[in-house]
Amino acid sequence: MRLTIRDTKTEVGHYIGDYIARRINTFVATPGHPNFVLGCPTGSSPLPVYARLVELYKAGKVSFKNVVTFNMDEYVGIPRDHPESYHTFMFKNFFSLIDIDPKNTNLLNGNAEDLYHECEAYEAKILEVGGIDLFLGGIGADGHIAFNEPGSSLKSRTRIKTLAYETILDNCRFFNNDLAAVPRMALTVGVQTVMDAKEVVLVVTGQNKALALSQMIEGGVNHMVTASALQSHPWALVVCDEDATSELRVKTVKYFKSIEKVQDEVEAKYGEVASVRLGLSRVTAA
Ligand SMILES: N[C@@H]1[C@@H](O)[C@H](O)[C@@H](COP(=O)(O)O)O[C@@H]1O
Repeated sequence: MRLTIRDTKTEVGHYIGDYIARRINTFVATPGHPNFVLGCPTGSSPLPVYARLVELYKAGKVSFKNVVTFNMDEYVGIPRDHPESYHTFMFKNFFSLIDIDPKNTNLLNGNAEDLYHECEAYEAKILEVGGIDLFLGGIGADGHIAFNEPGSSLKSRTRIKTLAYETILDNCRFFNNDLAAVPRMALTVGVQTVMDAKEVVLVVTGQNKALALSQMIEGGVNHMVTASALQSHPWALVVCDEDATSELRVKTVKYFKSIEKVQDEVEAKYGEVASVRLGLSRVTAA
């Protein structure tokens, strides 16, 4: 796992937005995998990433015509056009602002008649398009990834999940601080669904994520902090802001900053391809 630290949320958004655009632009299509497949999160943390991608699209630096998306999760039981549904979030903040074909956007339907079938069909569809190339994710204050609350199996797949009380409290801010209005259940991809992606990029910003970040990076792989599963992913990158580092050991921060410095030197000397071969996954800005 790599950790990249930037000063502000905006800089984190720029870094990841450039990174994703670069991946889309260098994607090589094959018959069984014709489109770049992007996993998408919701929440406030990815907003600067989406804003950067929209900016790059408007500047003609990236197109989403050959991109297929799969969202991480969706609430159960609120209408699709509810202002706080993840469907509304994605169209408002991203899909309606870029050139993606709406048919290429996949979101779980939290109002499906058969929720079990909905989850199974979602997994099947991911396989059908050749798997997820890059899963962008956020993290909950309790260390969850998607809606994989503490105690979720690290081998879990897309399924129905009851939300933890901490998450309901956290998400209350989006529902006029009305606790009763926050859905209690969601459909979510599993930890293993995220782990199956070729590459995972996690956006972690704000002091309220500091404890979760230190647990996922400095603690062991643990089902109580489901994002820690990424420690065993072959290609995972966490990008955080300075605020989110406040619970990390100084030594940890210095270590990851030093790796980035060495990588800059390697890239300057041998170019990006050599740096990737050496296992340094970062790519330069789009
Ligand atoms: N299901 C989502 C997660 O995918 C997201 O990572 C988390 C953090 O949201 P925020 O970025 O707003 O803190 O919120 C929800 O729980």
